[in-house]
Amino acid sequence: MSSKDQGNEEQRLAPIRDKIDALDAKILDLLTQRAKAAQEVGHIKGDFSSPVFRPERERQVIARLQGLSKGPLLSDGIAAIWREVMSACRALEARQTIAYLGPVGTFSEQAAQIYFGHSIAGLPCNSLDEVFKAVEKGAAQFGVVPVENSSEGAISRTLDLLLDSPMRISGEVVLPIRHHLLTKSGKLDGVTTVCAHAQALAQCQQWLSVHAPQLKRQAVSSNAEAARMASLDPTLAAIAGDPAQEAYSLQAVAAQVQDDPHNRTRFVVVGAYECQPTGADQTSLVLSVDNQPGAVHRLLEPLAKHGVSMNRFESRPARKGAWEYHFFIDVAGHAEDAKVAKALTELKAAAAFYKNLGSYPHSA
Ligand SMILES: O=C(O)C(=O)C[C@]1(C(=O)O)C=C[C@@H](O)C=C1
Repeated sequence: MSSKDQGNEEQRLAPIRDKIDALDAKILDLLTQRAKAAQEVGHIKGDFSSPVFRPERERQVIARLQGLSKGPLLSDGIAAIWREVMSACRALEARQTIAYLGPVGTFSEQAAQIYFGHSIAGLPCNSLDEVFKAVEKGAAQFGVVPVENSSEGAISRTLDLLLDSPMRISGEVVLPIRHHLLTKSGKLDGVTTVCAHAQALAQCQQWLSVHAPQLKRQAVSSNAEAARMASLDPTLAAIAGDPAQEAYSLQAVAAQVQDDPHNRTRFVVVGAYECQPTGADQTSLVLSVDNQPGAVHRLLEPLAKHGVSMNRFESRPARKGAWEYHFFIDVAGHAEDAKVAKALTELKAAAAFYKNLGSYPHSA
């Protein structure tokens, strides 16, 4: 740009930037008032020893503002802004500690930040088991764990832990999973091995076979751990996403190397909290039936009878030695919604084993 153009641009931008500065000062003043109101809410909750984080209320706040908005802000933008506003206000009431599968830079950490905003204390754990333990013993208020991937299916360890844990599901986050092939230099010279979590290696196997067949594949505990290793060893490449690339200052040899461009992982939020109905909920159940012909069909009849739709059906061996299965089922609606309540009462009566993992706002 010529210096004359630069001068003209400056001249036209200056008054609008003054306007933005004045608006920002007003927004800050309003946000300060909002933060003080949240502190008052926090004191009342303190008097009743009740939980600080109320996902139903946060959802309601965002939905109302999305409805009020006449544009040009997009609904996603409104949600992202107010999620952070409420995260910051919530932290003034009491900063929530959130356990997730570490180290820093994992998709689990990203899911936690998308769900709770950035004003949280993150507690990276070495395994999914440790995430559950941290929440059960009160070291964290909530944990965020992956439950299924659109390419690779269920995360079986999470299902087993959900089955055994007293913790409840109080939310879900669906994250697009974009994997990159990363090295320290951004090149493959001298690189012999590509490291990643086994799931990520599986999600990129076709790409690797075509574009980097010479690389040995090594499964490690997480993609972020792979990124950490690649940041220290020039013979290693990692498959990992944006958060790990940033956390370990790696360069992309190739971006978006997952075989399925729509690859997504669903995470659930676990804790002691029981969500109230919002009108757009989902309920997660674990069931089993006696091994008899037609038993599964009979088990699910109450759902059809009461018009409750099933969003997911997953079976997992019951690990008792016999050919028995646990069925992980997500149904639309909250357990307190009238028709869901009726269907669940009948389901429970028909099942050999029944556990309600929780009702929570459904993420479309
Ligand atoms: O309404 C509440 O219960 C609040 O604590 C306020 C607030 C908010 O900032 O709007 C903050 C935290 C809760 O998770 C929900 C909402």
